[in-house]
Amino acid sequence: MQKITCSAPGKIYLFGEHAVVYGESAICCAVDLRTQVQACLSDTVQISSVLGDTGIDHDRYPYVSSVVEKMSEITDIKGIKLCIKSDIPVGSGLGSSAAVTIATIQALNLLFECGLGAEDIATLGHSIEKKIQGVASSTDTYVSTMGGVVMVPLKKKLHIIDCGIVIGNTGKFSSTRQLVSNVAQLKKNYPKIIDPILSTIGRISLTGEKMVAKKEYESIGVLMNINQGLLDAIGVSSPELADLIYAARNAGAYSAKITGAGGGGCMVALTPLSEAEQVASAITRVGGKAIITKVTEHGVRVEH
Ligand SMILES: Nc1ncnc2c1ncn2[C@@H]1O[C@H](COP(=O)(O)OP(=O)(O)OP(=O)(O)O)[C@@H](O)[C@H]1O
Ligand SMILES: C[C@@](O)(CCO)CC(=O)[O-]
Ligand SMILES: [Mg+2]
Repeated sequence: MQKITCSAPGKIYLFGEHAVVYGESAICCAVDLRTQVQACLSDTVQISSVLGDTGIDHDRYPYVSSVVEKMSEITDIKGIKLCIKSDIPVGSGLGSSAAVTIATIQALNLLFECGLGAEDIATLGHSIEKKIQGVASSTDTYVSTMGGVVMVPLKKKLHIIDCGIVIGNTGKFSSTRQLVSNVAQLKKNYPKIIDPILSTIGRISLTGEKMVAKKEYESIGVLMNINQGLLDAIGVSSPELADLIYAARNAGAYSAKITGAGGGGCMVALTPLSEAEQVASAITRVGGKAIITKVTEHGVRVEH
């Protein structure tokens, strides 16, 4: 085989971002936004995307470059040309780093017949994110590998969410590493205040699991909105996110909250299927870029 193309999905959190970094439970959904990586045998290492054409470049392509170097420890990669295309907004809380990492791992895994299974891919992807971000839970890379709705750290597949899902992008770049570091500092300065907040977020996830199983979207929405209040308390919301969140709620969403690191990036709303367009319009009216999407069962996969 000379060439292969793999893709991996982005994700949204129902509950649990930031708390999951400290071992609390979270529920995360793979969504139908994908990053595609084509890998072709070559004489040199070439990485190409809208970010530009380079070789190994830890400034422009930290995740992809780290994957190539890590996979080179497993198999002999004399040269590889990687072409990346993506419909996942970058630095926006939708797991773009995890998706590009997982898709690149799987493309090289299959092209060089390394024999890595899904768990190996997710674990390797998590190690790459931790190496680059300093601190990272396994959530984003696990969900991007497996697809569907997943409770972490249990790594338990849950029922599919089949109500409307509307993402609102503030268009403000948010660095996961920076936001995670900010929460860590707050936790260090006020452990008796922040620790109970993080464990309450974990309890929200455990409570929400039963509602996901029963498709009780209004109850899920109540818990998501409480989770949002706690994310605000640990300092990861922003005026732009708040504008989109309240516009969505006022337009009939079951819920609206930050998804991912916060500080900018995206919020997510769960809506009745019939209200998705109306909620998307409300988000657009207050300056957000709305994306109507749905949960995907397809984790990392071969495209051709
Ligand atoms: N399509 C892509 N091609 C190359 N690199 C990408 C691509 N998408 C994301 N990245 C890398 O991932 C980085 C963004 O990762 P980061 O974790 O900060 O945000 P995110 O993954 O989009 O959001 P979150 O982690 O909160 O879900 C980019 O700066 C870039 O280095
Ligand atoms: C903020 C965080 O919980 C989610 C980022 O998408 C960080 C992580 O879990 O690695
Ligand atoms: Mg990321």
